[in-house]
Order: sequence, then C-alpha cells, then structure tokens
Amino acid sequence: MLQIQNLCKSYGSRVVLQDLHLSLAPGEIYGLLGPNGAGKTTTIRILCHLLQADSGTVTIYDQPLSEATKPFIGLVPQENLQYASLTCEENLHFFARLYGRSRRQRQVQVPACLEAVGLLSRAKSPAETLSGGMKRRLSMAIALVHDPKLLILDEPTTGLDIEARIEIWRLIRQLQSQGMTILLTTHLLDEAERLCDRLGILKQGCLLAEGSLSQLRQRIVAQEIVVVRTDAEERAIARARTLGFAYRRYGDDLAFWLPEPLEMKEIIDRFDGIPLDSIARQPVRLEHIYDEVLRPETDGRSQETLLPLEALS
Ligand SMILES: Nc1ncnc2c1ncn2[C@@H]1O[C@H](COP(=O)(O)OP(=O)(O)OP(=O)(O)O)[C@@H](O)[C@H]1O
Repeated sequence: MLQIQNLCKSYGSRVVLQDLHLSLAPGEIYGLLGPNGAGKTTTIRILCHLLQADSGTVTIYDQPLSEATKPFIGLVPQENLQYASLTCEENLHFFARLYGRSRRQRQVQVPACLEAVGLLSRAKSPAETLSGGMKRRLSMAIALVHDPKLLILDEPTTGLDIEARIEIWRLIRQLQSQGMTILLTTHLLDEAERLCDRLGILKQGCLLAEGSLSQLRQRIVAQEIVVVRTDAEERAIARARTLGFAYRRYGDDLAFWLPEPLEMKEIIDRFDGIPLDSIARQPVRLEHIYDEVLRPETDGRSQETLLPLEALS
C-alpha cells in the first residue's frame, strides 16, 4: 500500500536519506529502526507531506503523495500534540473538524475513537489531567479520528512505564487486527521484536537490513549465543578462535556465537581448562542482529559474521 523509491534528502551538505527504498503491505506492522539521526523522523515527515524530498517517489495506494493522499495517513508524533486544557472529546472534535468532519460524523467518530483507545470514560477529562500513557492513547485517538489507512507512530512508548507500554502494544495489535497498516519507529528493540512483522534498520539514511525477524536471523551465522563470565577472558577468547566461534561484547557481557546448536555439556567441554564463573545460553535476538548490522567493519563485522542479503535463499 505504501511504496518508497529512491528517496533522497539533504539538509544543506548533510545527507540524511540516501536512495531509500521501502514498501509496506496492507495490514502489516513495519518497524523502522536506527540510531539517533539515522533519518527515521525525516522519512516520516516526508510521508506526512510535512517535508519535501529532494528526489525519489512515494506512493500510497499507487497515488503519489499529495494533499489528496493526506487523509490516508494518521500520525502519532513523538510529542503529544493535544490541547492541555481541552477535554479528550474536545480535542478529538477539534482535530476531526480540521479534516472537515461534520457535526453528525463527529458525534459518531469521537466516542468511537475514545472507545478504541480505552478513554471513553475520560471523555470529559481535560488532557492535562491524564497520565502519560493516557495522553499517548489520546494522541492515538487524534491520529485515528479521520479514519486513516496507514498509522505512523514515532517512538510510541518512549517515556512510558511498562504497564502503559503493554497497553499501547495491545492497542497497536488490535488496530492491526482491524486491518490497519502500521509504520512505527522505536529505539526499544524488545518492542520491535514483539510487535513488528517486518523490520528495517537504517543508518545514515541507508537501509542496511530488512526483513522479518526470522529472515534477519538468517543473516547472522550464530545459531545461539553463549554469555560467559570469567577472569580468564583472553584465554576464553583465544579458545573460541580455535573453535571457530566469533566473539562479541554486549555491554559488559562477553559472548560467543555458536555456529551450530550444542548441548551445554558440549559447550563447557569446549572451554575445558578455562575457569568459568558462569555460562548462559541465549537465543539470537534482535538486539544482537541490530548490533551486528550497525557495527563498523573495522570492529569485527565481516561477510563471515553478517551474511550479505544475496546469500539468503
Ligand atoms: N531541519 C533540519 N535542519 C538540519 N538538519 C536536520 C533537520 N532536521 C533533522 N536534521 C538532521 O537530520 C538527521 C536525521 O534526523 P532525524 O530526526 O530524521 O533522525 P532520527 O532517525 O529520527 O533520529 P532520532 O532517533 O533521534 O529521532 C540528523 O542528523 C538531524 O540532525
């Protein structure tokens, strides 16, 4: 339903998007990931017709972006855009009027949107009296009030506690089950892993990897990751080299990549003679893939550890 082709954008001499290609199928949740400054918000601003690209095309339902395609898109921006002193329903009436909805239409849509985000009982509450999670849900209702086909959420749960986050995840899934196509950005990789059907990893305006989690997993040679604690790290790393296990540091953790699944006893046997304080196995998670995709080639990434896209069948 959404097609982005050869999208380029620079601010002065700073190149922010470089030949970006991206497409969304109807009803999917796509997660656009990347470090600060990767170009995620710039992409969103172009999609929402708030910013002009330098070149490239964007179509939604085969129509180039224009005033006419604006109603197809609902945006939940990073900052909650709502009037603090207006009640929830007044906020929704205001935004629905901006989209030209008649009083009769609004009388149906406003309560329906509040209901959809679980805020019907707070219809008469001023926005400023809502909790952080409720404010975020009100932002979602505002984005939905004109009945868009594509909902864009820019870091939907940043700053929220875990309960509020779970509620937003539930809402996003519910919207998907009702047919909504969703594009979201997030820095929370567990959120992306839980929610998204497909993921794209952006760095300096280039999409470096894309696919479902299982497709992305295939690009990493590790079948499993083993985290060890030891005072003899150098020896453990030297042994891992002889075994053909790549090693990585994730924060303070020293981790080895197993190119094939092994029993715990077999793993311990491989490190025989090296004093290990602890050893734990982990599945390959999005955070490992993300780290690898963004890792500079000078820091151990190679075609042996991150398989090129063409290597996937
Ligand atoms: N109006 C502007 N003028 C100049 N540079 C800008 C402007 N807006 C954004 N940039 C730069 O463009 C780059 C991409 O910014 P963008 O906000 O798209 O990144 P992002 O991936 O959304 O980052 P974050 O995760 O921090 O939100 C950054 O280097 C940013 O400083």
